[in-house]
Amino acid sequence: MGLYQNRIVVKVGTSTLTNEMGKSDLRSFDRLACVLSDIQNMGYEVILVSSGAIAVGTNKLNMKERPSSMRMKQAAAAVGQCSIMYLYDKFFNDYDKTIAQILLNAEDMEQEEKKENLTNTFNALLEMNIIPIVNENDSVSYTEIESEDRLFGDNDMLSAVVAVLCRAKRLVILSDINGLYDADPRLHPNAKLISRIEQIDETIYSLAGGAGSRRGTGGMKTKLRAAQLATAQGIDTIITNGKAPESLYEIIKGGQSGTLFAGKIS
Ligand SMILES: Nc1ncnc2c1ncn2[C@@H]1O[C@H](COP(=O)(O)OP(=O)(O)O)[C@@H](O)[C@H]1O
Ligand SMILES: N[C@@H](CCC(=O)OP(=O)(O)O)C(=O)O
Repeated sequence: MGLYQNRIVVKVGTSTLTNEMGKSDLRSFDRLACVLSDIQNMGYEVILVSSGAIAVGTNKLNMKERPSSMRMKQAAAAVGQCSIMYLYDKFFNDYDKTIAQILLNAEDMEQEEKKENLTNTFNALLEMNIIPIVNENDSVSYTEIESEDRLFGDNDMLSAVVAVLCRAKRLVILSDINGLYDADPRLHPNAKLISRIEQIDETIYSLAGGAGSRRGTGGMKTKLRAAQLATAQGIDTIITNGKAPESLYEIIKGGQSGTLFAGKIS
């Protein structure tokens, strides 16, 4: 079965949605909602995978830093998830859009029946021009928050799983950096942006370091794993900067922005 040519999954990371103080970056929420709404008006089907629950919850609970215990992280996620959905609802509403929340666990992907139900839900929402907003169900699951041996890994991986499930043409990962460089630019200021990658092999993995901020979690490694999963199913995957979501206008037309990992034609 082929891909839906007009279907796009966009993943946005914590570092784009929060500022240095750990508070919600309202302008980022607003610009993202505006561009995604506009793209939907142009006839595209849009699914958003959004991180940020733990960071926003941590801030709302006046905790000085991201909690270390599992139960407090899960509590922070429960609080923060409400806050981020409130913000999305508010901003998308300004652009006359309806959103829906889908919270997932790795187990939801393991049974065929559950997968089918989930696909039906996504398709039903998209048919009604609703924008599904997905996050891992952090309060009942610990795979993403803690475990090393995990299916989703983090929301980068979750976004690839969703793109595959929904047979999207493109997956766009919005990060706090312009794309994949030949070294971590925070440690190597002369690092160069790589615009296109055909094959994700060990050499490419060796370029990728960990998270760049206290708020981000996966760094480039998890983004490469996500790109590997999606491109293997023919899905073009793009890593680009979430501070300029307007680049999505170019991306949907097949234009260049950030790093493109070319989907493999099977
Ligand atoms: N080769 C690389 N190219 C670009 N960024 C890299 C590289 N290696 C490590 N990084 C780091 O990955 C970070 C992005 O991942 P992360 O902090 O998890 O953000 P997000 O919240 O967007 O997922 C960048 O800010 C950067 O410091
Ligand atoms: N589910 C977590 C997201 C964890 C995560 O993957 O974060 P990020 O590296 O910023 O995409 C949350 O909402 O806080």
